[in-house]
Amino acid sequence: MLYQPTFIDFLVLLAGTYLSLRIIRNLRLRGTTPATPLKGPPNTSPFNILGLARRIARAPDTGALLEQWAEEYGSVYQIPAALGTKRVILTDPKAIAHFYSHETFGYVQPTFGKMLIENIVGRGLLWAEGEAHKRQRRAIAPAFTNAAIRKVTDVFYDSAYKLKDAWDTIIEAASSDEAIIEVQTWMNHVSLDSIGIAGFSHDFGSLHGKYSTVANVFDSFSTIQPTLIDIIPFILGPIFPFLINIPTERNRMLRKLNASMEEISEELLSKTRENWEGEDRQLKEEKSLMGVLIKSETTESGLRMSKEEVLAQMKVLMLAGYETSSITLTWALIELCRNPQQQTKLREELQTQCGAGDPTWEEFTNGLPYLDAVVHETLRHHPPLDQTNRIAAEDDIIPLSVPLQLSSGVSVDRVSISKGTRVTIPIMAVNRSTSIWGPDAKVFSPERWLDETNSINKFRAKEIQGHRHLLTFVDGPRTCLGKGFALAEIKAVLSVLIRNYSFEFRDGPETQIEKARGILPRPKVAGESGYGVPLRVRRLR
Ligand code: HEM
Repeated sequence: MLYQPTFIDFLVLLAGTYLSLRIIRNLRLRGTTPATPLKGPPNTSPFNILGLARRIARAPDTGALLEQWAEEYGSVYQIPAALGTKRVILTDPKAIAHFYSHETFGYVQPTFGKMLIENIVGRGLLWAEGEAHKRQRRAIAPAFTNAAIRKVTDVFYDSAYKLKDAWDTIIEAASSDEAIIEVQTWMNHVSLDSIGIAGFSHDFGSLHGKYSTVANVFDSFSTIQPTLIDIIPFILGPIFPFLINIPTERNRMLRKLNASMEEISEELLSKTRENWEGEDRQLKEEKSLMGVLIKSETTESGLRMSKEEVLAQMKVLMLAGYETSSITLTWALIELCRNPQQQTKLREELQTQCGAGDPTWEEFTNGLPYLDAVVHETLRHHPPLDQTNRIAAEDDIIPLSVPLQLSSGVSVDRVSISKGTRVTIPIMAVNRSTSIWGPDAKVFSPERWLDETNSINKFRAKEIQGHRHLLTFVDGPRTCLGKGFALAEIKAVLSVLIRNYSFEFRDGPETQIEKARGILPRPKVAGESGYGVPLRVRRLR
C-alpha cells in the first residue's frame, strides 16, 4: 500500500527543511572574531527549549528583572533564549550610545521583526535599513522641523477642545459635575484625529463618534485576548521567522489594520496629488507631510520614493502617531491620579502662567517647567517601546564606560560581539535604573526635572545619549522622527484637560494598573478585561 503522508509528517518535513536552512545561514552569518564570554543567568527551561523567555514574559516588571540581572552579571550580559540561542543585553551608557549610532548598518532588524513590520505598515522607514533608510528619512524629515510642528500646534488644541465638548456632554447627561469616563479610548481618538489632520489634512472624526475603519480596527485590539498561539511566535520567531505568519486572531487584525490604513492612504494620496498637479502653491511651499511625500514621489533627485514607499510612510506615521501618543497620554493621567498633589501643582502652574488662554508652542518648549517635568517623567517611566532588539550585521567591538569583570576574573573595557548575535537595549530598565537615575529611580517624581543639573549630574543619567538622557525616543539614525510632534501634542492635550477637569481612579487611590498587549503594551485596570482605564472625571468651575 502506498504511504499516505499525514499533516504531522508535513510539519516535521517543514521544520526539518527550515532548520537545515537556518543552520546553513547561521554558519554563513557567523563572524570571525571570538565573542567575549559574558556572564548571565542560567537556563532554567526544561531541555533548554524556551530559554528564559517565559520567565521574562511573566515578570510583573520586565525592566526591573533585566536591571537586577545587570547588577548581578554586569552591565553587558547574556541571557539564554529559545532553542539554545542567546541574547546579549547592553546597559552600559557608552555601549548603548555605540549601538544606536551604528543602527541600520551595523545593527539591523532581525528577519522576524522585519516581517512583522512589513505585515503592519509595509516597507517604510521602520522597515528600511542602511542607505534606503537614510534616503527615506531625508525625504520626510523636512515635515518634522520645529517650524513645521509650531504650525500644527493649533490642530492639537482643536482635538483637545473636541474632546472637552464630548466629555462635557457626557458629564451633563449624568446630571452631575462628574462622570466615569474610560479615558484610554478617548486618548486613542485624540491621537488618531490629530495625526489625521496635522499629517494628512484628513479628519477621521473619531472624536465626533464618526465611524472609520481605521479607528475601528485600532480599537478592536482592546478586545483580543492573547492566547498561547499568539505568544509562541514571539518566543520562537527569532529562530523561525515564518511563525509570524501563523493566522492568529492578532495577526489577522494586524493585516486588517494594514489594509485599512493602505486604503485610506491611497485615497488621500490621490486627492493630494490632484491638488499638486493643480498647482496648489501652498502645498508646494509649505513643509507639510503630504507636501514632502508627493514631492519625493515626483522628484528626480536621489530622494525619490516609490509609490509603495510613500504609502508605507503614511502607514508608519498613522501607526506611530496613534499608538505611542495615546499610550503616553493615558499613563500621564494615571500617574496624576496616583499623585493628586502633582496634579494640583500642574494645574496651578497652568492657571498661573496661562490664565484662560492656551499655552503657545514657545511656552511648551520654554515656559512651563512643571508640565515639561510631568511629561518627561511619564516618558521616563512608561516608554511605549520598552526595548530595541537587533542583530549584529558584522563582528563588532563595543566600548564600555566602566570595565566589566568576566567570570575568569579578567576585566575588559570593551566587548567583542560576533556577526549574527542578537542584541537588546532594555529601554525601560535603563530609564528606571537606580545606578543611572539614583535611589529614587522607581518613584514617579516630576520634581527631578526641575533641578535637572542636580538630579542628572549627581548620578549617571548624563552619560545616556538621547533626548533628555532618556532612551524613550532611542538615539542615532533611527531616533524618533515625530518626537517634537508628540511632545507638542501631549503637552497641548494635557494642558486643556488638567485646566478643565480633575481626575481620580474610579475605584479609589489603591487601584492597581497592569499592562495588556495592544499593538504595543498598554495600561489597564488590573483584573478587568480589555484595556480600559476608567477614571472619575470632575468638571472644574
Ligand atoms: C510619545 C510618543 C512617541 C514615542 C515614545 C516614540 C518612540 C519612537 C521610537 C522608540 C522609535 C524607534 C523605533 C525603532 O527603532 O524600532 C520611533 C521611531 C519613529 N517614530 Fe516615534 N514615538 C512617538 C511618537 C511619534 C509620533 C507622534 C510620530 C509621527 C507623527 C512618530 C514617528 C516616528 C517615525 C517616523 C519613526 C521611524 C524613524 C526611523 O526609523 O528613522 N513617533 N519612535
